[in-house]
Amino acid sequence: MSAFPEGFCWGVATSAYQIEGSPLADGAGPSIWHRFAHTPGHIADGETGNIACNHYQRYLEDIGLLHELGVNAYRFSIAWGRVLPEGRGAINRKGLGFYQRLVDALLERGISPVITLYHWDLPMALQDRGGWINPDSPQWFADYAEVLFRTFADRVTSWITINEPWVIAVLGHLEGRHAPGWRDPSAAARVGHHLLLAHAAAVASYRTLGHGQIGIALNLEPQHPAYPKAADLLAAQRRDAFVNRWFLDALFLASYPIELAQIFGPAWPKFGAVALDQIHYPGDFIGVNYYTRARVAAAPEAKPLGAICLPPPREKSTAMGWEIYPEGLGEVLGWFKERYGNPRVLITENGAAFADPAPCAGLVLDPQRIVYLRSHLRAAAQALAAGVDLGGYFVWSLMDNFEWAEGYSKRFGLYWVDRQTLQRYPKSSAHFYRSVIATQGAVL
Ligand SMILES: N#[N+]C[C@@H]1[C@@H](O)[C@H](O)[C@@H](O)[C@@H]2O[C@H]12
Repeated sequence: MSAFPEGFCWGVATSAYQIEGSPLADGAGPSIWHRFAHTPGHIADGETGNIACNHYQRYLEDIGLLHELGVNAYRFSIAWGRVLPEGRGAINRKGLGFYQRLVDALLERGISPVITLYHWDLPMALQDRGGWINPDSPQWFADYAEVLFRTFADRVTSWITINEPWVIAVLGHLEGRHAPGWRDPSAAARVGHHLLLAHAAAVASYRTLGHGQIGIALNLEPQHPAYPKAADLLAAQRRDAFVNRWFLDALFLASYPIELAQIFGPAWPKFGAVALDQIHYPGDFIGVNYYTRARVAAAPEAKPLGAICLPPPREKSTAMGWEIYPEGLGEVLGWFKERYGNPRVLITENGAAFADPAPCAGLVLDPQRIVYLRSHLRAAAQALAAGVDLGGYFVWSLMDNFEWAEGYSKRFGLYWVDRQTLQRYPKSSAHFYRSVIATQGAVL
């Protein structure tokens, strides 16, 4: 029996800087990740996105892989700096032309493009104007989005404004582990707010220019007390406000959790009613990027949250050190039905990195990833049966790619990429996912 309805959206996801390579080709302007990756010490294996998977040249081959999988949708991002090298102003027609060819080739194969407008690669020219802390940044983003809405109005009907605003604000501006590498609580709080304003401005623009669906993609992660102790429960609740409700409550409830003012202290701006009303813009769907859960223990010395996350047992961990916890996907999906009015939800990323072996006879055996995907797909099917308005599922990722600060050391793909030749090899999980799509989940 099929676990998913006819018309369910089956896809895979990628992002520009992680797969394209050629970051400066054809007049493209450099991004903050180009600068960050070229700064020694930022990337685990010292690598950059200069080559990545060379998707910029090999995109037709990669569309062939999508066709082989049988997906009906493909989520990818557009590099802002290819389209607007200075981030604003003059359009780079060659850069835009790459994406027009990509979209047309997808449509020819019957694959619906799902375009992410921003997946972390801000043009350096805008960072040199302060980047996302600049109060003009929402308008910069809306103007960039308008160029794409007008270019693709007749062909693309699914858009994601911003990928994981929490990661941009926290890893990029509080912890400094991602570009632009800042460690400034006040900046992180303002960046989070400007990203929400940017999302709202793009949604408003799309309402006048487009006739499809637009949403945002959030990284969501259940926060569970490590032990049945009041202190751990309180620590988990604080971390839930910080990781999950910061953006969920802003988008759906027009309010920030009160814990954020306690966590950020004087660095947390005094947002007024108007500012909060301006971010109350969930869009037409919510994208959920789900990977794992956190087991939280109280740690008063661990400022500012007073909490730490305990590592999972090795036998339940992925290569990223994240716990394999499919129940958490069902929990996250349930939040939307229980708390936020049951909006349309897309699982815009779900997947895992494992220490995949090299190809043998053209195939990579990755049984762990099959177990991971099967268990999470089952959780998604159960949520759907329980009444969650789930419209689609995207595996992260199509192929092994540049895993940000981890470089190429972590492999998330359904296709294995030889780092010397860039040859793509199917993993057994690709064949598994193909069978799931072909049977609408009956094989699960
Ligand atoms: N780490 N990890 C894998 C994956 C990353 O490669 C994506 O770019 C992000 O959207 C999200 O963090 C998830």
